Amino acid sequence: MSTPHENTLALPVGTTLDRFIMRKQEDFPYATGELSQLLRDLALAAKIVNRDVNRAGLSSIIGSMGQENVQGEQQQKLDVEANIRFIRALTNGQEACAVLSEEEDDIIHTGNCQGRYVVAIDPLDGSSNIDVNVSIGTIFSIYRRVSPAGQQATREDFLQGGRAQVAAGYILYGSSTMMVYTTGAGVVGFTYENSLGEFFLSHPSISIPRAGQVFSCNEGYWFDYPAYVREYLTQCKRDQLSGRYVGSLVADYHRNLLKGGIYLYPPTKKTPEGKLRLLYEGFPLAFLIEQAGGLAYAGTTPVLDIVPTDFHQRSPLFIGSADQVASLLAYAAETASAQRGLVAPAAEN
Ligand SMILES: O=P(O)(O)OC[C@H]1O[C@](O)(COP(=O)(O)O)[C@@H](O)[C@@H]1O
Ligand SMILES: [Mg+2]
Ligand SMILES: [Mg+2]
Repeated sequence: MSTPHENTLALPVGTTLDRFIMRKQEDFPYATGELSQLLRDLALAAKIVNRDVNRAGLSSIIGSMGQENVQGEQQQKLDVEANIRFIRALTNGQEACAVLSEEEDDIIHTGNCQGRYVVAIDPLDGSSNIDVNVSIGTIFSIYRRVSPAGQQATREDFLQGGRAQVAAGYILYGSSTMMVYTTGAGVVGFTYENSLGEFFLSHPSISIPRAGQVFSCNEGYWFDYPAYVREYLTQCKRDQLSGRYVGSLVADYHRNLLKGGIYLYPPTKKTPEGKLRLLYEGFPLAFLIEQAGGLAYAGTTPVLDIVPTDFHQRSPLFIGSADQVASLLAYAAETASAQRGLVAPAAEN
């Protein structure tokens, strides 16, 4: 008998996202269909945002709002627009009882108190790239609520930790638009066909190569990086790996996922906890990478093992091909043991 994962893998390239989701649900006889519908709601909002992104250069949607979001970052008009589109789609659906967005301080209650899921979302990732027509994205993460149905969602619904995610994914508005997601049984990718208005299965089973030829980080912060990160990157350069950094997390991540590579956002003086946010950047991408056979670490802790205490909590992120992340961790361990070696004799005196 085939496993559910095998059944869905058997669906041919070109299957529509809707049909794929429906078939996947049939593999689980007791599934209620709510998670499937939630994924469809997200895909619908993605189509609308894709349209907005595509015509951004011709419309008044481009440019800054002239205000900061809750993180103290300059909000772009498209950040606000995408935020509205996704929250509206999740509110119109019946499945999500609450949404946590990068653009909002607190939880948004959708009014669907019977909804069994909560969604954390970065509606527009890489928004500094909008004005210059460079790839941007959306990142989402889904949890089954722990608060009782019929009531409003609570903080605890969102602060369950990375391992509690039931689904996660992203949309890349790139040279073509793609939706990539996992429900914990591998990673699948769909490519959008503009004229038909449909996502079609294009990547039935994504796995990341064990090692790649790329490192991705903002080298402008080189002098702020921990010594072990600089040592690791120096070795990457000695080995003549390619440096690739778009500056949109989704785009950098997607390239490395398909081709192999490591993405690093270490702590810096400017952002001592790291810059990226756990709930709607680190966790979903870490869930996907583990499902694709790679690794994701926040310093020396697996990202998914973290249980956050704040909605917008930040964390360092080292993510990508398993061998490359393991090699970085070896540099970290070496530094730690060298430091212990220095400290121990002094303590004994
Ligand atoms: O400019 P930096 O410090 O390299 O930061 C780039 C990173 O920050 C982010 O832009 C943060 O995402 P938002 O655009 O959603 O705020 C990532 O997409 C990107 O990888
Ligand atoms: Mg982001
Ligand atoms: Mg964003």
